[in-house]
Amino acid sequence: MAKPVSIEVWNPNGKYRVISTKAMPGTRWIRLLTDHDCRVEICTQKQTILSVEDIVALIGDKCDGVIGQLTEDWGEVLFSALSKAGGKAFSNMAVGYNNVDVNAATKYGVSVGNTPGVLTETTAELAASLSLAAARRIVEADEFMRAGLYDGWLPHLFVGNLLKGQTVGVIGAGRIGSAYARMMIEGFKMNLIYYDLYQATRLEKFVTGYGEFLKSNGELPVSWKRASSMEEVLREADVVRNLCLSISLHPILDKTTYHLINKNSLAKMKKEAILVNCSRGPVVDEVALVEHLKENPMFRVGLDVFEDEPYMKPGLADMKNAVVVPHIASASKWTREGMAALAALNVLGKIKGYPVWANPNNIDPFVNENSPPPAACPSIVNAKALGLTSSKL
Ligand SMILES: NC(=O)C1=CN([C@@H]2O[C@H](COP(=O)(O)OP(=O)(O)OC[C@H]3O[C@@H](n4cnc5c(N)ncnc54)[C@H](O)[C@@H]3O)[C@@H](O)[C@H]2O)C=CC1
Ligand SMILES: O=C(O)C(=O)CO
Repeated sequence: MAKPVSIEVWNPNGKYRVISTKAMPGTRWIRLLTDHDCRVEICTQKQTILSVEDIVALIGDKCDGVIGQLTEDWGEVLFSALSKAGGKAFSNMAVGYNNVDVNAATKYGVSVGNTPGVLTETTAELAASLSLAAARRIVEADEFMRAGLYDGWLPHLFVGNLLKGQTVGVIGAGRIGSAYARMMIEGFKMNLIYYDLYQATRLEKFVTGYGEFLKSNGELPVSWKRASSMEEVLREADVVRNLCLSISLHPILDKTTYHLINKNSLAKMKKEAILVNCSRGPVVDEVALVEHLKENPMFRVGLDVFEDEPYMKPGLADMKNAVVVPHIASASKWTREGMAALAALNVLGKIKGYPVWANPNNIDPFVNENSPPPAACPSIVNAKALGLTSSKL
């Protein structure tokens, strides 16, 4: 028998019982639910990562929907428990849903929501921050200063890399990868090489237009190239004798991207390159990465995500050429409140039988605090498999 799990309750007499496995930022998401006759129960348990047993206990005998977190293992056991409790709605408070067995959810008739769009720019900004921090050795320099080691300007002190005019490589040029690419191109006049399964037409058009603008200003234009494989992005540096300085990873995590960056791919990268990962930890073989960092002191990484979160592989914490932050890429107030609202609306929409929003790339109407959200589920990843109707709004 699992221990009872502590909760906080809003609108105790609400007809629909909705659980959130964590407290989430802001109160708009709670209001959106309580205004629609939901009793909201928020888990207040102290431990950061809830076990499957804890969540089964939270679900109990009657539960209409759950908002869960990316740290939780949403598979057969939980979807079966939710379905037995009468629940048909689940939403991750995240755009990534590699922690969710979508087939199991579909089997039990449970919709799986996620929170795209609202975190695109915030996540891209953190990837850009890590690129800069790694290129200019900001964390190392900060530690040096605080340790009282600075005794005067020196020509060789913390010399790093200039980004301007170099090439940025993006693996996974979807929403976040494209936003990151634009920041680096517009901000630092970098050329782009990207690899994705699909053509990033809007991104290509942007780079072409920006290149023309720079040219008309008498400046060197920027260029883009779509690589036919990830290896081509890594190799590009040697081919054009142009330093492919910074490579940022933004694909989803699935079996095609697991350990995409491994011993072999690291060996193909320039010794002075920068690698940034704001996608999911297992996209990089972290053991191989630690070895590579040891052998190549000028190779630098900026990591927001780790293979076995919350842990780092042995040796990583000691590497001066690694900047590490605890999975905070989407951590701006606006974004986190928006993610909470989208997750709540995914669950509410399914409970109410609303259709699914037709364009998950434009979720603005759901995060606008000044007007009521559309009567639709913002983003349901198994909508098609469940035969849910699409919103005409
Ligand atoms: N560190 C953090 O806090 C955050 C991490 N993420 C991660 O970023 C991921 C991407 O998010 P979005 O850009 O919104 O998703 P998206 O779906 O717009 O972009 C993902 C891109 O990856 C591409 N892709 C899929 N398989 C690939 C492969 N084998 N090789 C190369 N590209 C491949 C897809 O075609 C797509 O363009 C999420 O799935 C999530 O795991 C997202 C937000 C915050
Ligand atoms: O949304 C996601 O996928 C995250 O990793 C957290 O924002």
